[in-house]
Amino acid sequence: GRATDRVQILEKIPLVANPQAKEPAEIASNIKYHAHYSPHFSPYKFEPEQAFYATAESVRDQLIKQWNDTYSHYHKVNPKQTYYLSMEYLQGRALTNSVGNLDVQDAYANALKQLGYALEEITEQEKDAALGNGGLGRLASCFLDSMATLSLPAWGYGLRYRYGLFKQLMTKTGQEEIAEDWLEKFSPWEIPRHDVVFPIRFFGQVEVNPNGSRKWVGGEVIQAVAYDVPIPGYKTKNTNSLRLWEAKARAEDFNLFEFNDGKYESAALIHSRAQQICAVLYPGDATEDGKLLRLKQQYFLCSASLQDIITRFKERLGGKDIQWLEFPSKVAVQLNDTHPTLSIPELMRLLMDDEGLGWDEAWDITNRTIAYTNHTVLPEALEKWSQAVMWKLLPRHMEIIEEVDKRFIIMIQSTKPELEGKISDLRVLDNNPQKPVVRMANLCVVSAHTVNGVAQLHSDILKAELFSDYVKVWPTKFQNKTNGITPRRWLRFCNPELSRIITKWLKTDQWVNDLDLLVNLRQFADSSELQAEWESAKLASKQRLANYVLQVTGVSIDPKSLFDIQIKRIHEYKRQLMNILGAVYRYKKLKEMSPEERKKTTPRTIMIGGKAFATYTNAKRIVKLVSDVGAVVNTDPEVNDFLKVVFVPNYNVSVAEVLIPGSELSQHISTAGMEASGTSNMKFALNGCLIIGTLDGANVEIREEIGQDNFFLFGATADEVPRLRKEREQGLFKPDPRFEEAKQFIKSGAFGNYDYSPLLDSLEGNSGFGRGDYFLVGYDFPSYMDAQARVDEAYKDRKKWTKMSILSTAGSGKFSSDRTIGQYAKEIWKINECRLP
Ligand SMILES: NC(=O)[C@H]1O[C@H](CO)[C@@H](O)[C@H](O)[C@H]1O
Repeated sequence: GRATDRVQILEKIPLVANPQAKEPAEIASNIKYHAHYSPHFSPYKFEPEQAFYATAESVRDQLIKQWNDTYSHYHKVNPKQTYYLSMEYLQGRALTNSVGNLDVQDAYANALKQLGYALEEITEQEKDAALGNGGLGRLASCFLDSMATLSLPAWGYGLRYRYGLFKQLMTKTGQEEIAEDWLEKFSPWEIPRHDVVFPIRFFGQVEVNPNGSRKWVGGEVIQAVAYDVPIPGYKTKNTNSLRLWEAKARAEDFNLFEFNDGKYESAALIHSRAQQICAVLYPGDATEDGKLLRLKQQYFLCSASLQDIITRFKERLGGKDIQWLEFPSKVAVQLNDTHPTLSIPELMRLLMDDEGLGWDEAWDITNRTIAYTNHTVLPEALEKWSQAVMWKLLPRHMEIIEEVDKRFIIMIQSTKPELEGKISDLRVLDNNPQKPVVRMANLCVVSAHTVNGVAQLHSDILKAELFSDYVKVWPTKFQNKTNGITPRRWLRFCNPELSRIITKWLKTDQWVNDLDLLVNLRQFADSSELQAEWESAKLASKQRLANYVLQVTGVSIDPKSLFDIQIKRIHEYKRQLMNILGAVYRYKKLKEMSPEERKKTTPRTIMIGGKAFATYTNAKRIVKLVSDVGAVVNTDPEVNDFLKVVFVPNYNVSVAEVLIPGSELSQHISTAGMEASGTSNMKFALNGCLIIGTLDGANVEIREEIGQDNFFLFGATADEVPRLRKEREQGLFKPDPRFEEAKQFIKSGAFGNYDYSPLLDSLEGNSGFGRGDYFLVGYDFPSYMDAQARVDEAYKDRKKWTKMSILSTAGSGKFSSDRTIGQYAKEIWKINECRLP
């Protein structure tokens, strides 16, 4: 049937290998070439999956040339280069992004048409590369896209996890986690570099050589092998690399004797231990995970990456004598949060123990090379590793960390005696007898030349609170770098309809890599012609979203209703609970209305999506509550024309690319001072979706840029929160009756017999663990509901709403990750573009 037709279609296509094909016919041939000569499936099979792999391989051909040219260009020019170390990269799918950045999208669409396929049908075959948890991981991926697009000599280093973030399955009992094997078949984008292999040691002991130098010996040694993923830039030939490390045991470590003795497990023990290292991404978002394997993963990333950086630094010297003091003028290392902090003692170890430098030289080089980005002020997310575990796994590094701590204390006592009393908080080691730990954030602040926050409010809070005493020691060390998102994936490629309109009215598509140009849309915000086009694009995206929701949940939603969306990791500080309590109150009021009254309301579809950390009970209860409320509301004939509540399962990058273009209102309602930045807020604003939110993270700057009239603001501000918590403890808090009514309605069993009192009790009482409404849901609920009422009113005036939507996009220029990376390059890394001729 169709399958044979496809093969017959394929038969007619000439079989010609042409890696640099640009014309559709040539491309079709090249795809056929890969279907034949890069076989991964049975012969004469060309189903969507086979077509995807063949297409991806033909695109990879196009990338490889630019990739190799870029590699040799950087080698030849030998510019200062940046190395971004991150435990997470949330890349999503690569095919659409690659053909888009190579500017061959239309050619590939035509070529596939000749092969009997639509490009969309093929791109959907690709699995998300979900090697990250949320904002921090996706930011790293947006940064890679901007570093390439700005033709900056920059590399990403990460781990090649076998299992990325779990798949979220929604069942009667709520969220279930399913392992997601993204490499089950293979990734067409990665290339193993069997000549880039480094030994990584664990455990063992430190030996002192006769000349007093120290050497780390013994323990177990695992090999780190590089797998490179191409990172194409937009409208540039530069194609950078994301180098992911895989772990494998040395062949000679396989114990043949034991094997022949039948002791198979122990014979292969070292191999299974090696496999464990990169097996799974730790699924905790904004929480630390103190497991030994996590620490092994972190060290594996740091050691492999630094050994590789030093090896290539030497290579680029072309045999000339090594001037180590020049290392920082050729190498900039950025730590994405504290997860790669071990880079600091590892660089010290490599410079002293392997290269023979003294402490002061090594320290000077390390300090001038490494910079650190902080992504959260949440206490439970600040990593502290047990000193005992560190001594066992990394004895040489613990020695170096002790020395850093000692020298820091001496420096404070000699240069900042007024801070003597603060040393126990500022020092790197916390030697409390219960559980002595290493404070990773302190080690980063003490060792790095620059520390930055990820939004202005967050950076101000770092300087005024978390790191305030360090500011007294190093007043110029602290910077702000407000986050950004790549406009390629998050507008140009995921919302082609809106992109076409923007290009038409701006008379250029330069905005795709010069996003500040969007401001020129402002002059047309009142134009009914633009508004009509804008609304039709939004409606088309809403229809696509509605089709997707029907497909994955079975719930049909009405594109004529207001599409209200909150998608992000489930966490109490992000207050999805306030959103669902608001929905419950809205439902209850609709039930109490007469049919006439209901008709006057603004129909709304509330969609919530996000994964909860498997052991985070309250987060899983929130997920269940949303789906239980939806199950009742959506099947209630009295109200389901006016309200629908949907939990969108398995939220990831590809789902976001469908949801964001079709959204009209998005919620970023965290307790002020707790969301460092947020980045989905930027993606929504860029796609003309209005925001209801608190003055938290990047919301503050988005509101400044798009205009406060186009932002539905509510809630306590960050500086009010400590006082409000205190007043709560003193029992001064008076709950809003709507808040009480919503809670009671849930407790009444209106949404099934699951016992939600443990979750709702977290909102009760004046204080105590898991109680006392620490995230101020009760305090902010009334202003939140008032803001939602303003939304309902505003949505009735479509002309006004569409104008606000256009002004939201027009004011989003600042939030391009090109602006962010441009600032990192200039103000932290001191690197320049190195564009291919
Ligand atoms: N864990 C995160 O996602 C963190 O990093 C992101 C990227 O800087 C921030 O936007 C987010 O507010 C923060 O919680």
